[in-house]
Amino acid sequence: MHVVVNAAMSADGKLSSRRREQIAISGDADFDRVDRLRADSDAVVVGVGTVLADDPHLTVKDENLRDERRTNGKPANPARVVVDSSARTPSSAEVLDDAATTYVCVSDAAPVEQRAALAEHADLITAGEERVDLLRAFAALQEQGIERVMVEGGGELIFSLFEAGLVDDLSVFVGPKVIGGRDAPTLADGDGFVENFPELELGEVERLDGGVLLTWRVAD
Ligand SMILES: NC(=O)C1=CN([C@@H]2O[C@H](COP(=O)(O)OP(=O)(O)OC[C@H]3O[C@@H](n4cnc5c(N)ncnc54)[C@H](OP(=O)(O)O)[C@@H]3O)[C@@H](O)[C@H]2O)C=CC1
Ligand SMILES: Nc1nc(O)c(N)c(N[C@@H]2O[C@H](COP(=O)(O)O)[C@@H](O)[C@H]2O)n1
Repeated sequence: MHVVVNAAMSADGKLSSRRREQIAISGDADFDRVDRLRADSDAVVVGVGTVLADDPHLTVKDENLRDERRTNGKPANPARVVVDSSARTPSSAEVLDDAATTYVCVSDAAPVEQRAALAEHADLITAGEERVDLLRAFAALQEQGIERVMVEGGGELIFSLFEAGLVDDLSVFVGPKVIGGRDAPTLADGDGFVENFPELELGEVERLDGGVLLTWRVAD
């Protein structure tokens, strides 16, 4: 399995404001690049915090890219995956519509009624006691044939994926905005590292949309 984390952050490192509302940090060129990355993936993964904040659809927007996938014998859209220990994803969430297969990864602690409601719209993967065990959840996704994974956030999930050693590549668009706020989400939140910091090797550096696209490889 190959896991790429993609995110857009402001010049001061924020994914969103302290209100946790979706903010367009990317411009058209970066959104097009993200669409291509989605189209090249078997699954797009987010944490439930992003579902609750943004209600994303996580589909491929460009019809030509969807056609290309179909021509290659794939479904029009990659699978969508929500990491959601307590099964808090609302039944009305956009990611639960029929545009793509959706997996919701829950823990043993998720209430039975909420699991049952979600199971009407998504395939459930149970991994972990209180919190989703990401290593087990990703292994279960791989058993479903998912090899190329794109993670779109947010900061809590991204930190945990680095902590679990699951990230291979990181692409970050740094946009021409300052958002600020000590409580605004950043690229990697969680508890943060105090030692054994994941080390990155810089790949491409590209000017885009008045900002810069940085691609990194996680060092072995
Ligand atoms: N600019 C950008 O590129 C992007 C910005 N965003 C922004 O980020 C914000 C949302 O990010 P954030 O609040 O960090 O939410 P996340 O999307 O990272 O979801 C975090 C939640 O995932 C659940 N979870 C389950 N298992 C794990 C695990 N093992 N490790 C970590 N989390 C786990 C937790 O909830 P539980 O315990 O209930 O399961 C946790 O609270 C929004 O403001 C959104 O707009 C989001 C994506 C991209
Ligand atoms: N690449 C990127 N740039 C930004 O500026 C963003 N705000 C985001 N947000 C992510 O995109 C998701 C929305 O997806 P849909 O358009 O609904 O398919 C959102 O939930 C974030 O993960 N990304």
